[in-house]
Amino acid sequence: MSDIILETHNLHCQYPDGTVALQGISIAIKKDKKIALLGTNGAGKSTLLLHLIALLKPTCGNILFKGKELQYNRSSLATLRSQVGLVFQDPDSQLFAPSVRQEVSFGPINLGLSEKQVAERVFRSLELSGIPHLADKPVHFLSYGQKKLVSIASVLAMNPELLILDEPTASLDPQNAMEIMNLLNTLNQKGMTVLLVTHNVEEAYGWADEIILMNNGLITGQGTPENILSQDELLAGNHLTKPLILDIFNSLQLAGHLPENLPVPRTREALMALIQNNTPVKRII
Ligand SMILES: Nc1ncnc2c1ncn2[C@@H]1O[C@H](COP(=O)(O)OP(=O)(O)OP(=O)(O)O)[C@@H](O)[C@H]1O
Repeated sequence: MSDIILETHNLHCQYPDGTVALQGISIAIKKDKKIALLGTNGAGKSTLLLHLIALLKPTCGNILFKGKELQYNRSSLATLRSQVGLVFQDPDSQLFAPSVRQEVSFGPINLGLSEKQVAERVFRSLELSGIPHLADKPVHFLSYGQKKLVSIASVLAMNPELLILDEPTASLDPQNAMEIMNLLNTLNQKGMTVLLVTHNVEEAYGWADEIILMNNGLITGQGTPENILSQDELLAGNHLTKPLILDIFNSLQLAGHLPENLPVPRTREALMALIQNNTPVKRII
């Protein structure tokens, strides 16, 4: 069986006002991966996500869900949306119920689950998201970061196989951003495939298994973080800068302080270990 959950073929999107947002997008989202989608403002990232959960229908091109061409009928869409969840960039455009518990219950109730099953899903999603203490709070009293967590919890309650998030850490303080990235790692370790949009190159470099670059409605790069985010020309063409860890590592190699044949570090700790293990010990006497 194929390990591709969702794939797009030559997807085009033209909005009714004439704006061309996608100009032939072909991507494949593989099971169990952590994928970061990076691109300039207006590149078409959110438009692509809306196509992936069929909130928009492509002008031309098609989408395959688990190998089958997506049909835009009720049962096909219900199947897709029970297995692929999207967390919107702005929680206020996603949250509408009066309390957190009601918000997170909404999806499972719509799936027709029993009261007990709904309660279990809500409990589990709130636990995973680290917000069980907010269960009975009115949503409109919550901080922005808390609302982000509620919007993630409400999608998790659907138990999706593929979780898609549009800029989940935008406007969050570093601690809250780190907690969300840790949560996404935990979910991935439990077998969930995660695709996120971010403008944060450092975040994408440290977290993702795969990077997709978009510019002007086109895919401009796709591959491992080490490969894609080390290419100076590609980065400049996409208005991105090299991740700091990679920049320091490359500079140390260029200056001859580190040998050529080392594994490329993805984290600060890995870079520090390479420096400690490969820097000649200075003689004191
Ligand atoms: N409903 C719409 N009607 C007309 N044009 C739209 C609509 N939504 C988006 N666009 C346009 O489509 C293009 C792609 O927008 P999109 O929001 O997908 O980009 P993005 O990569 O997500 O940008 P950002 O990083 O700023 O969120 C932009 O030119 C935008 O103005």
